[in-house]
Amino acid sequence: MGTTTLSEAYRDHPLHLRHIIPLDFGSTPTVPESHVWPHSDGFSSADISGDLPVVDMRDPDAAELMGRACETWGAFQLMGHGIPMKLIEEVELEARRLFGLPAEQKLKALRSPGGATGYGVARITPFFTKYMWHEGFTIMGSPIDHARELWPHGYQQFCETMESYQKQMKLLADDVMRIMLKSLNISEQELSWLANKNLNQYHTTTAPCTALQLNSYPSCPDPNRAMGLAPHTDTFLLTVLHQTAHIDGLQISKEAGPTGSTWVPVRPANGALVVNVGDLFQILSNGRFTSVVHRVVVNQTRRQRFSVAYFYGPPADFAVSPLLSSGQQDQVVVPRYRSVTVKEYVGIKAKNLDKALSLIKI
Ligand SMILES: C=C1C[C@]23C[C@@]1(O)CC[C@H]2[C@@]12CCC[C@@](C)(C(=O)O1)[C@H]2[C@@H]3C(=O)O
Ligand SMILES: O=C(O)CCC(=O)C(=O)O
Ligand SMILES: [Fe+2]
Repeated sequence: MGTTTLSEAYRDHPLHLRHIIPLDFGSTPTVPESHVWPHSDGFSSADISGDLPVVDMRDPDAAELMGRACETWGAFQLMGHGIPMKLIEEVELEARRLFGLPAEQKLKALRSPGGATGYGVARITPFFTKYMWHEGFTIMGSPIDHARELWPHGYQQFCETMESYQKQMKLLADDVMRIMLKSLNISEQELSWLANKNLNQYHTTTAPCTALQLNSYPSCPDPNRAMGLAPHTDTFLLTVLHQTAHIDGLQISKEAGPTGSTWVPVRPANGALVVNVGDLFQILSNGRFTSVVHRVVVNQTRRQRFSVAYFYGPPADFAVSPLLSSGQQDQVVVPRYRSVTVKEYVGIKAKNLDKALSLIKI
């Protein structure tokens, strides 16, 4: 699964334990100062330019619709994806079981300072002065080692469900990737790891880098003062996200003309998965697709919210650079980004967060 080399990139940027251990949300009756966010906009959002586009994968115009959505929004809601609802529900149930464990049990599966997987706060935490109302669990490949620490006897169901979901997500992300390339008029042959299906199944060096992130936003005593997940862009090519039905929280940043940008809510739509463009796709598309800035606000209903994010990128040693569309082969097209390997970019992002993309701009 290309996990070894990606883990190396994180090992070079170890975190301090205070940037890994989540608050014991279950025994916290008020929001402590450490978790109170200043918010000039009151975390408000506006439906400025309508809702996020919905694209059905089976639509003959899917490529064009996805392309337009990725250019203008950097995201879309995906229907007709073929992932069984039952599997999605099982994943959410397992996430609920995990985050519902007592704090001391969850800490047995704590991510290590130089590690990539396990229980802990979001990786972006050190870049902010306040902590988020969030706890996460990161999986790359088999989660068996950490699952055993959580449930010495009952870990099997969790592992089977997460592995099965990752398999299905990988196939889906491969397909979405192909459609998105088609919308840019780029041949999939440009990406050897995507074009050569048989190669990438078993070889870690040619397999895409993938990760599954379970997110929990516990019920909050004062939702107006806390932040679920601070504004960020995702690092890899694309992210496929499932969010708990009926619980709002996810917002994306959208340019609103001369007045600047505004936050647009992405409400959970029945049966849909959210796909968003990450930094590496912005590079690959030479800036045509936007790596969308998004955040999660704590919902007002005081119900715990969960989300499941599948991150999909090229193999860790693959050099990502802007690709030309077939119509541009004879033209002089100026690349706006230099070539960067996935591993190298993960390192740049670990040190610079939102400055990372501008640092590789030509
Ligand atoms: C593969 C990954 C993407 C991610 C870092 C990670 O190693 C696993 C966690 C992911 C996540 C989830 C919450 C938001 C985010 C920015 C973070 O802090 O951890 C993303 C990371 C990312 O896209 O860079
Ligand atoms: O919880 C959500 O809706 C978004 C999660 C997210 O942005 C992430 O995991 O990168
Ligand atoms: Fe994200």
